Amino acid sequence: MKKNEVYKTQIIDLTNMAYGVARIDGLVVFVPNVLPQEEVKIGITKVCKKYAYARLIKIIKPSPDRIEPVCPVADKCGGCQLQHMRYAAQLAYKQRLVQDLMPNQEVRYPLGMEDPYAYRNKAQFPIQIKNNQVFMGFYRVHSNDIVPIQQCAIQDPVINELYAWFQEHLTVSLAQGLRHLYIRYIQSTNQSQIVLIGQYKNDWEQLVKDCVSTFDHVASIVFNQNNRKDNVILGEKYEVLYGKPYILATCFENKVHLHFKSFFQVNSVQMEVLYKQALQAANLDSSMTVIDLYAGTGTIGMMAARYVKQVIGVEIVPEAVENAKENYALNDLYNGSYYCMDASVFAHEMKEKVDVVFVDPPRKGMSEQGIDDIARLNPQRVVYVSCNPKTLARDIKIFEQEGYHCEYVQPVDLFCQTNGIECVAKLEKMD
Ligand SMILES: C[S@@+](CC[C@H](N)C(=O)[O-])C[C@H]1O[C@@H](n2cnc3c(N)ncnc32)[C@H](O)[C@@H]1O
Repeated sequence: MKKNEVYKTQIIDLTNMAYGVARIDGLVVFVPNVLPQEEVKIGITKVCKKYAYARLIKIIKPSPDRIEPVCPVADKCGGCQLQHMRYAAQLAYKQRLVQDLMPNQEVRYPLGMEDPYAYRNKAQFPIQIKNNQVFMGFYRVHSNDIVPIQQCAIQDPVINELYAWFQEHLTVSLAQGLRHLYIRYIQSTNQSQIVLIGQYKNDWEQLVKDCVSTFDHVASIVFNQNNRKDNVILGEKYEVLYGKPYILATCFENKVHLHFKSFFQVNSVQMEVLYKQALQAANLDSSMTVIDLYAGTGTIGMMAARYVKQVIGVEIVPEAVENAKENYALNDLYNGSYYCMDASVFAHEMKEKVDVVFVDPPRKGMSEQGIDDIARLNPQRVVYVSCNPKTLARDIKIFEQEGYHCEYVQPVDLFCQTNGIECVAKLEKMD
């Protein structure tokens, strides 16, 4: 097999990255933008020892699950991998994806959205100046090239509106030094926040005034300085140009101060579906002490705080911890204490009796030592919220070795049109 060769073939499977799989001359070939059972014409783009990559040239026989993507650049932009797949089929694919990673667990059917578009409350648009022109959009898959977009089908329409406004108003001189435009919009409070991320502050006084007078929902505009050489989007230092460094969000009945450095689920509707599952799994009562590890702004902890004696929260980002403390007071909750530290170090040092532990780590999951330290605290139940089924599967196995039984895993689709999936796993101490 050689680069640029063309083949007619059948797609036999879909990987966890949503690449179609074909088998040609004993070699596995990965093809984006195709679906299982489709007959396709493909062109080879890269050949490795045991596998190859190809691009789709033509669909000869489409899958019954194929639909026309809503977005005209769906096959170029790296944001959505599944817009060409019927939503019901996306959910079935995600169920199988999670089940395949943990064949011995009861993986329930994913809870999906009624309208699986326009759900994202946060966008980070890269900005580049090329040939005296400003380019904004999303990165092309596996590249630093920007695909200019008019609007994004999975973003909240308000974010699309703000993005279009900045496309029009960010001139070459105003865009000098900028690396990203970060926009958050919270529908429940009708508040938006704009973060201009770049190497140095520019003369944005008029731009800020014009933006605020055009959109009454803009509650905060911030400059965030980032001179890093890597691809981490946010830098350390910031200066507030308008409003406060945080905006107001909600999670169920709780008000949430949300700093731009604090984590918040990108899908506000499905966030509540997910956390309701976490609450059900926790089976709380008023005598309990609960730990909220990887707590963010305290959203999960505050939900639990209404049912238990006390909540102890742990989070590593100082701004998020500050938010969490403010949020308890904001919601008249006085049974929560939050600490800014590494979750594993906290679990290692913790001495109090604990009944239920919520963990909601980043994609890399937990450390073996961290799980061992939680098990040593001997909670009756661990409710594991995860955005990465691969590390969840690994960590469930470690919890099982530590004497916990996984009752079920409930996937919740927070990332419609993409290959992402959130899960709640209920882990119960075995007698
Ligand atoms: C998936 S988010 C969950 C946040 C929160 N539970 C929520 O639902 O909004 C993971 C959180 O873990 C925090 N984090 C990352 N590494 C950590 C560590 N080693 N110790 C404590 N928190 C950490 C991140 O800052 C982030 O807020």
